[in-house]
Amino acid sequence: MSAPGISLNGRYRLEGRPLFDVALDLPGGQWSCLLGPSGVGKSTLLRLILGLATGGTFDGTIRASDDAPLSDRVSYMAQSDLLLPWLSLTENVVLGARLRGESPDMARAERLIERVGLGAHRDKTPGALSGGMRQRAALARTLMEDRPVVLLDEPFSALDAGTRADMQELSAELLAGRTVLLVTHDPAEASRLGALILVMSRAGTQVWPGPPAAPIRAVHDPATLACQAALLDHLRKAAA
Ligand SMILES: Nc1ncnc2c1ncn2[C@@H]1O[C@H](COP(=O)(O)OP(=O)(O)OP(=O)(O)O)[C@@H](O)[C@H]1O
Repeated sequence: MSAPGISLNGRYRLEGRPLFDVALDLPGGQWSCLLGPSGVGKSTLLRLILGLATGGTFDGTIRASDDAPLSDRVSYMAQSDLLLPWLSLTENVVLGARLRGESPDMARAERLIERVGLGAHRDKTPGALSGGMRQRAALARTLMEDRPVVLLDEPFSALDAGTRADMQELSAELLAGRTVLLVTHDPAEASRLGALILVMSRAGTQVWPGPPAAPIRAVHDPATLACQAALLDHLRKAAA
């Protein structure tokens, strides 16, 4: 599976006023992590790549490095889990295949459900799951799609610290070689996962110097901890 790079260039306007300018090259086959204050336009950027409606207008270009259309090569995990309340966890995980009229690989779905730690809950409906469990179900559904480009909007935000580290490691393993854009508010997460770390502000998007080791980085790696602290300082100053 070849995972293209993605370049974005242009200006996004909301209600006629510029919200952000973007000039970005996301490397193919690697993780890019995007941070920035609430409301700056991170989720909007993901929706632009997906070709979904945003409520504003984008003047510019979004293209894959191989110049082929992106729309059928992307899987997306939104901030809200978007699980269908009347379906079991397993049926939610295989929903994409069902909607396309394909017969899902049930064995793969079961393996993914086990890997996200929900094997004992596979027959439950979303209403019987905690927020963190629902988020892991949505992660399993996204991983099930097996696409070369994966857009993740705060995918680990509802998880306890230990489970979050586990799910970061699982996602890094299963999405190795894909082009991943992860939106996060967590400097530690960006420092562990990002081959490219990006900080978005109204003035533009800045490349943040990441730790020298390749991701995924160990939680105790000194350069990763230093990057996390410097990023947090920067984000706090920017918000002040
Ligand atoms: N469908 C929409 N119609 C109109 N405005 C919208 C729509 N969706 C988002 N917005 C506005 O666009 C701006 C950017 O929103 P967006 O969700 O992209 O920010 P964000 O950086 O992802 O924020 P957060 O970190 O809080 O998730 C905000 O001012 C928001 O109110």
